[in-house]
Amino acid sequence: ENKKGEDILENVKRQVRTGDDDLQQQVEGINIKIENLENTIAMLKSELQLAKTKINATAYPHVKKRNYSERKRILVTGGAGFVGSHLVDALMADGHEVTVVDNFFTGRKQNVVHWIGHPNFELMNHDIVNPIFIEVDEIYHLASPASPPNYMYNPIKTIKTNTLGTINMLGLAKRVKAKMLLASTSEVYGDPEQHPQTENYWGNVNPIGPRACYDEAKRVAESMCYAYKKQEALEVRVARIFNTFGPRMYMNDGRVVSNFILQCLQNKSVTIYGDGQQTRSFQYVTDLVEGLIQLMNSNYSLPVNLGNPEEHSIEEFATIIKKLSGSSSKIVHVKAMEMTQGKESQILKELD
Ligand SMILES: O=c1ccn([C@@H]2O[C@H](COP(=O)(O)OP(=O)(O)O[C@H]3OC[C@@H](O)[C@H](O)[C@H]3O)[C@@H](O)[C@H]2O)c(=O)[nH]1
Repeated sequence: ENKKGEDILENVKRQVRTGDDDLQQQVEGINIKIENLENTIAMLKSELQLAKTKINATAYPHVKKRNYSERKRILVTGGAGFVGSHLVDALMADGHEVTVVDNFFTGRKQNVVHWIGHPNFELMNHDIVNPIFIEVDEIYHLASPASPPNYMYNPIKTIKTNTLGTINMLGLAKRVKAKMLLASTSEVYGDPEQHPQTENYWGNVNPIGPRACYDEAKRVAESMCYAYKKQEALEVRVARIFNTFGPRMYMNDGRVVSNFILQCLQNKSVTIYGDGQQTRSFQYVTDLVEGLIQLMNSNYSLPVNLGNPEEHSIEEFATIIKKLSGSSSKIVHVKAMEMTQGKESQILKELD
């Protein structure tokens, strides 16, 4: 009986041991599966992260779809600048291929950063004082410092950019048979004796005044455009741009709009240069861009003024900004060396 009992016990023990082993194997199998699943989850998580990064990196502003034959290849010199970058936005949105050439003297990469990597966009760090060889259908030639303190900072460089730079762009336009638009300036009228200035007014510029590096260089740039038009049958457009303001204008730009707004916001003195009776008109940057594109697409090749027809005296403008910003700033009249040209210098001398 005892022997039988021991055999049964032994048998049961064997079965339990086998059961344990099976169970052990099953548990191990499950553990391996869990580990595999965990690896798969980790892999999926990192793939998801990568996809999210890619989506964010390619979240470009909307671009119109155009087929190859409708898409123009457009060069914008100074395309990383204040006006240039808004022009780039409009041309890109319209579905064209845009190449920006900028030496980043006053331009900023930040102004066009939202296009970097887009297949229709290219950014080149290049100074147009040196020639460039690319293939384009249109050239918007905007490269030049435009704010008086900036263009007077290095007058020789300003002259080179607007003369050598313009010749290089005209040479490029001639080689590839591109249409070229020159961003000229209201400053070609100098200290005007005619108000408002029509395009057939020849201006009143002091060739050796402090603004001459800009005024005269832009005047010769215009002359070059028409020489190339006459001699080489080049299609040219000349926009005489008046004082412009808007987003991406630098706080320290030095022009009157940003100066007055900043001074009012900081409750600092609003600095009117001279007696403040000099007048200006101010246009919003996207209006200007619309004008530039329309001019390029038109068949009109003589110079065109682009600005706001409504003029204000600088004094009046200071009062408007002060009121709108609710500032407690004082409005003061100061003498600014860099503004001393023509009638303004006359006024400043009188104030002395
Ligand atoms: O703080 C300031 C700044 C400027 N001003 C005055 O405000 C007037 C406008 O001066 P801005 O510096 O804004 O520039 P301007 O209008 O003379 O030229 C500008 O407009 C035309 C563009 O093509 C030129 O590139 C740009 O320089 C000037 O009479 C100037 O003397 C002030 O009274 N206080």
